[in-house]
Amino acid sequence: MIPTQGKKKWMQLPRDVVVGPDVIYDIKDVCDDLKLREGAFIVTGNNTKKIAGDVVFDLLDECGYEPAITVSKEASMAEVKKAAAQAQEANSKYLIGVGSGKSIDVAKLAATQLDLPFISVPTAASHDGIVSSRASIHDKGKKASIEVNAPMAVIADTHIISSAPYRLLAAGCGDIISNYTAVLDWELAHRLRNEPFSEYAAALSRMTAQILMDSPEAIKPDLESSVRIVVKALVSSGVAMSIAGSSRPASGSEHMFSHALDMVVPNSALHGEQCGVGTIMMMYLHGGDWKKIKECLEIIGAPTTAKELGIEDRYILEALLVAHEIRPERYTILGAGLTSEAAEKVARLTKVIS
Ligand SMILES: NC(=O)C1=CN([C@@H]2O[C@H](COP(=O)(O)OP(=O)(O)OC[C@H]3O[C@@H](n4cnc5c(N)ncnc54)[C@H](OP(=O)(O)O)[C@@H]3O)[C@@H](O)[C@H]2O)C=CC1
Ligand SMILES: O=C(CO)COP(=O)(O)O
Ligand SMILES: [Zn+2]
Repeated sequence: MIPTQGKKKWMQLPRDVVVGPDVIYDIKDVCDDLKLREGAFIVTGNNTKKIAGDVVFDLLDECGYEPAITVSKEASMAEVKKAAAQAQEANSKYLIGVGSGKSIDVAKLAATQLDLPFISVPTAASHDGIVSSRASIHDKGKKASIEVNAPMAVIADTHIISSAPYRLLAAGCGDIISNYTAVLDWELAHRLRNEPFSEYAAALSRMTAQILMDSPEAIKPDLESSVRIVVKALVSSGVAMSIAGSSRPASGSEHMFSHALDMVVPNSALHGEQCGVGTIMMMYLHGGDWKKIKECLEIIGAPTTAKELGIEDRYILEALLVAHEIRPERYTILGAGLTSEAAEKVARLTKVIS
């Protein structure tokens, strides 16, 4: 993974966080509140254009805010360049990311490059990038976690999000639960490497995961209350990253494992799903209660095995062996790397592979 960019001197948080059913229709009010009117540039995805991108376009068009729209197919630097060039061409004044992780990340980085405000309109609660001041972008065969400006506003329509495939919501839970091992890794780096540590960011991140772990049965398909719980947790997790000025409170060894999988597997699973499975194994390495993590993910209906991820066992082992190289500057329980015997042991003992 390409090293993250330098830390901001101040903490950036969204000004407006709007969560609830049909809040997509509040887009004009939110834009007005932020003094953003003409010149919206919408970045959306192939599926999410029909679900929400066109709705945002029409709402802003109706009030004369002259929106423009583009469809982004992947979270790559090429797509960021394309979106930024189109926004410039359209003389846009602000960007809106409408959709899943990739559309939001493309819009977030393009807005930062153009020094324009950005609004996040997630259509799924699948990861904490919906609110974070980070963008995960592929460039030259590698993934970079880049520091960007935080969204000025987040509009999470729980009606739209509850209609998304349940798999996406369960993946969001995996991304939240992964905060446990991320914080353990951070504490380890603080103790062994004297790495700067924020008690406040760590406590917020841990508490966010704890809320979910305490009542995993509250997360069910087709339940708007479940979506609310997950969206709020994702917002807290994003805020923890903003406080820390890095993704440290929400991304440790389990995320390195997920990023490694993205590199070694031709068709990897969802980010949050992989992070959830990574958390089971990294918790085992930390000597913690990995069974509780597994049980909680099972109750939620998130994958806990390679088979459920749709990934062959050999790729799990391959990813475990290279995960420590993903971000060498970030010290974690993986240390200088696992031996192949240790990798096989952790994957088998936790029943991730059979
Ligand atoms: N910036 C950050 O801090 C973070 C960034 N990330 C990044 O986010 C990405 C993962 O995002 P994730 O959302 O999990 O996966 P994807 O962006 O790959 O989206 C998954 C799929 O879900 C579809 N989708 C989204 N919403 C709906 C809906 N309401 N109904 C039907 N389909 C829908 C998308 O359609 P469509 O084709 O329209 O997009 C897409 O095909 C990764 O690139 C990851 O690195 C992850 C964590 C944090
Ligand atoms: O996914 C994230 C937090 O959940 C962002 O972390 P990365 O810095 O590893 O991309
Ligand atoms: Zn994540």
